[in-house]
Amino acid sequence: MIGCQELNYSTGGKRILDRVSASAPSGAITALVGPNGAGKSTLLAMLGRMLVPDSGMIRLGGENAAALARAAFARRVTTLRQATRITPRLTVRDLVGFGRYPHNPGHLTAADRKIVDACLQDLALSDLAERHLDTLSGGQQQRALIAMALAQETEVLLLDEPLNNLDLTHARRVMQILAQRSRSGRTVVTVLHDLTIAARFADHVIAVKDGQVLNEGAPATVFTPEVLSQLYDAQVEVHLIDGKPVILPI
Ligand SMILES: Nc1ncnc2c1ncn2[C@@H]1O[C@H](COP(=O)(O)OP(=O)(O)OP(=O)(O)O)[C@@H](O)[C@H]1O
Repeated sequence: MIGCQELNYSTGGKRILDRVSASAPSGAITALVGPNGAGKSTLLAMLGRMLVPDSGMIRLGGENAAALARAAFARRVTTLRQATRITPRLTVRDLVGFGRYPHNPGHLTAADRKIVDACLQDLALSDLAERHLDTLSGGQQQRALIAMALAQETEVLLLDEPLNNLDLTHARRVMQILAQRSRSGRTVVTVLHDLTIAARFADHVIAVKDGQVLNEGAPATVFTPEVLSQLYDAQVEVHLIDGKPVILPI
């Protein structure tokens, strides 16, 4: 579980997060949704200790995350930020291998190599493993970054728009892998703009607007026309297919 209490954060003279309290349970995928500029990336970065709040607390399990040593925190929480810069001359295998760094700095054990191979395979990257990152397409690069994040095998995964640049098949594959990870007890928190994908795969939703949590709960309670209209200031229709909400702008 990862969560926060009364987070406040301002920068550039603007309040970005305003008394944000929310919780992402273990064994579940939590979707962070909301309009552009709402504060989702800021909140995710704060949960991953990439940004320090002005006030408030991050909780990891029962612990105050700020009290954990940085290396210990890195072995428990992975953050994949949006538009992560990659070093072009690395191979895909090297990049994914860096995911093992928090566990075995400087060298990969045989067990690490096995994990790297499994993550390459999961993301359909085995055939591209020896290619340099600058020779890959945008979607292939994104898959390599996701494989690196998965290779960290932490109890918490924080992902900012992981489906960026991914086609339907790979987007579905990534969500299936995240679902597998959550079923094994891990906590997955992911920013998603595709609400139908969020409704299909998320167990829990945190809806953020103007730096505040507008609504939080199961997809069926957050993905209603009333909540979504208020969240996006737009009219939406919600249809249930196989019991899952499908969201249509109107
Ligand atoms: N360094 C900064 N200086 C000033 N304003 C910032 C800074 N970083 C973020 N912001 C502002 O904070 C607000 C929240 O940004 P954030 O990236 O968290 O939004 P988001 O919900 O992730 O948006 P998107 O869906 O567009 O990625 C935005 O208005 C953004 O312009």
